[in-house]
Amino acid sequence: MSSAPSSEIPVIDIGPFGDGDGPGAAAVAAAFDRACRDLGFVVVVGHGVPQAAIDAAHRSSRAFFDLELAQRDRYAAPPGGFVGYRGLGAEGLSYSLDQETVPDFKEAFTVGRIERGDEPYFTSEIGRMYMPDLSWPTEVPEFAATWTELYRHMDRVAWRLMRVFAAALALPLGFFDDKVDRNISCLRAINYPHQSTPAQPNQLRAGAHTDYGSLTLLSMEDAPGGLEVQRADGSWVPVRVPSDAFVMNVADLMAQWTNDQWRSSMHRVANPPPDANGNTRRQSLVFFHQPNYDAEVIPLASCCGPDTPPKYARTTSGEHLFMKMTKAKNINV
Ligand SMILES: O=C(O)CCC(=O)C(=O)O
Ligand SMILES: [Fe+2]
Repeated sequence: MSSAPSSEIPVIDIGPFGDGDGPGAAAVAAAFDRACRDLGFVVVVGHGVPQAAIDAAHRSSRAFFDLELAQRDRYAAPPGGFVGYRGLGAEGLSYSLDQETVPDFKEAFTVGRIERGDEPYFTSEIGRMYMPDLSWPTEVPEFAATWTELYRHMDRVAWRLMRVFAAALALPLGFFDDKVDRNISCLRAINYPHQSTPAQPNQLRAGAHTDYGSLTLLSMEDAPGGLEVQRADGSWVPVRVPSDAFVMNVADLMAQWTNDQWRSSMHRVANPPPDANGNTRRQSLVFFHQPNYDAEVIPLASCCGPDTPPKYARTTSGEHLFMKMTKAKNINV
């Protein structure tokens, strides 16, 4: 299996963007604008996250999934909750689009925002719903530290990317700053177990879906049976990236902000081919960047016009997330 990125998914070095004032900022913004109007997927390099931090979080995630089921279950997400451990069969992402199918062949561990303040935004009932208490798996001693470090790095990269987005959309550079400065992003490790027998009919590692927030950053292991993104004609493109790059994709709220000028593309995780050799286990680390729960999302005036009236009613980041989560997690809960 090649780890060469698909030529349809551009590789963009975000280093030259700097804080928006780098010498290459305009070119980076223009490249993102093109990619976000097309498939909405980018291979991000030059992100500045040390490889050691990425590798360490992958290692502690793998160690967690290697624990006995009874130990993993100690961290089980509460009914209706989204943080903690969700075992095989607990989730079907296609449900988020009202498509009923067999559950995804995966298990996952998720944390919400790690740093919290003592203002009501964090301590109120609604704040605690979006940022439930953290419960780190103590059986893997380095888990909390490695995840906390990766979360901070991902948050910083996403902050810069939101500035790239602002530049790409000809908005003031800080347009999104006050909408994401207390974001409720999740970091999630997903383990797609080795498949020794073919999956059930219609069962995928992850069913087709779009992501819910502003953008998603993904670090993946290269293994058979991976991520695929849907082209406008309905066909699927495999997404392969080297382990030091992140896949970035536009998620629903950016599509809503841009009145669908940018695409929140359907994607899925395919099963390994039946003739795949050896162990087909695959792990990904996914940072779902989700704006502040009270951030309003209304199609931007600059993306609407007489021929392109607003397609979306006003929503908030929290309302959209809650609606999608409720649908995707309604299996076994
Ligand atoms: O594991 C992957 O490569 C993608 C997972 C994904 O798209 C998701 O969980 O939203
Ligand atoms: Fe996704």
